Amino acid sequence: MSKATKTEAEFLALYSKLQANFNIVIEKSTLGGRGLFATEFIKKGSLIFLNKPTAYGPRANCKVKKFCSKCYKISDLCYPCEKCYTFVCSEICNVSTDHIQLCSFIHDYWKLRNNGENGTDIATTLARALIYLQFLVLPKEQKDLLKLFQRTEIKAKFEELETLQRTFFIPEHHIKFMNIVESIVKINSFRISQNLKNKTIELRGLYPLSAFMNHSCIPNTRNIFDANYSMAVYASKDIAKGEEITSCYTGLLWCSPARRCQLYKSKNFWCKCARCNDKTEMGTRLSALNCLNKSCIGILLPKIPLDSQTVWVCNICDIIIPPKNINMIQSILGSLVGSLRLDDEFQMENTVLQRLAIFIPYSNHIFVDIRLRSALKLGFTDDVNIKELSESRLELKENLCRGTLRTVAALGAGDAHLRGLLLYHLHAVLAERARRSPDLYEELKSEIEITIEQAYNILLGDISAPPDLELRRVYLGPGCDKPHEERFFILDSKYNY
Ligand SMILES: C[S@@+](CC[C@H](N)C(=O)[O-])C[C@H]1O[C@@H](n2cnc3c(N)ncnc32)[C@H](O)[C@@H]1O
Repeated sequence: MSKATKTEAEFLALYSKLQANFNIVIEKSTLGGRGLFATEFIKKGSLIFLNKPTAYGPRANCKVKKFCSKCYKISDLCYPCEKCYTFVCSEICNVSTDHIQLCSFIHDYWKLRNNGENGTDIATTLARALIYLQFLVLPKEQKDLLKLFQRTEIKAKFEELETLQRTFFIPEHHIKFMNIVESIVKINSFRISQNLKNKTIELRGLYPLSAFMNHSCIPNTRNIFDANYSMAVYASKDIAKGEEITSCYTGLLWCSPARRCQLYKSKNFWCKCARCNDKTEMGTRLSALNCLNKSCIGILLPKIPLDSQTVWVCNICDIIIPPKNINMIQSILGSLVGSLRLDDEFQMENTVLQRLAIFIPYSNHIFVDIRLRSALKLGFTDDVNIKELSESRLELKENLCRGTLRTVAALGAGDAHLRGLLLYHLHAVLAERARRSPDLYEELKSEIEITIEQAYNILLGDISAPPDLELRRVYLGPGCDKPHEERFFILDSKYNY
């Protein structure tokens, strides 16, 4: 690891002035390009740094057509602004400083090609390009900082820009700038977690400091987004002095072939981390397939996990399967998963699940994902509240939470965001059992308290955290001296979602 350039150091100095206890540097990384490194030991759970988005907007290929260009809420009430045609959902958004700035920019610099074009169509075109517009209206100093970020070649069609150009005459230097922005946003932006209460579109943002974090399939941080879309990066594990600070660019529970393929397609690199290099993925066997030999109960795993064209081998009968057959199985699995209806996913008698079970063992990431989604969904839908779950469903939810927590722990993912969410749901099951059978409370008390306390510490401040997280901690967490009936008030109250 060698020293960062002067500009990067200056950039970091600017940030450290904004924030106390700054204990990171930008250095060359053995993983790729530059990365962030700890200048001192960082304890698990500590806040490492905060950063505001330079700009944020809809994720690529956003399918939603009508959303407000100011607050990003999806609403049928959205109407095209009379001056610039971007959608706004209310007069408040229409007169906001952000909208006025954007509005003047479009009105002053971009001319419509066809004055007869429908306002809603123009608004839809502009909506998809909002992140690029936000970059265009940045002050010069912030635009200058963009040169610090790594860029990638734009291989796919840049549809948002092409559609914009069919609608507006756009100055050449704006087109050039939007191409630069796209090449930066593609590899440096972060998906912003959603506020469950607000119906906002899926967003991504460029976070200037977070953009220097390299990827690890077992990261040592978690990201927390607040209501203003600021991003806080916390240590999900103890981080040694000099250690690289990493984030996970994919789903934590995806199997290695899926993660590696996604990283290659979206971020242009093949990951070579310890997890990717271990065919069992720390014993979790997330990518395992059933042996194709019908009389064998073994599993297939890649022979050379870092080679995307490797053969797969059975751990019992040693049968060797070429990559093209594996790819075929993966695509059958993809279409089976695509036809799976979420409502039925808890039932093993479901025919799709039965067909999946022909190809994959229980440990495969597809089953892990189904179990995870089921764990989070059971008793937390508009139709069925946890209080209405049958005993067997409650038990199923508990087992699903515990099983998925074991997988997260086996991966060595520490206090990942997902662990916080699963602990919250495990807590909800245990508290519900105690509510139903008060005699059980003493037996369950310590786990009820520990699970909510840990979930609270992990998820606190996150825009997507369960809304009753804090209240549950107050009433059911450690140190509560409320009488038994009052402790369970929260489970009967309107706050329970
Ligand atoms: C968000 S940037 C991270 C900062 C970047 N290294 C830099 O110098 O600006 C993402 C890019 O960093 C590189 N990268 C990140 N994690 C990596 C890893 N684990 N292995 C190889 N390259 C990685 C890839 O080029 C990727 O497209």
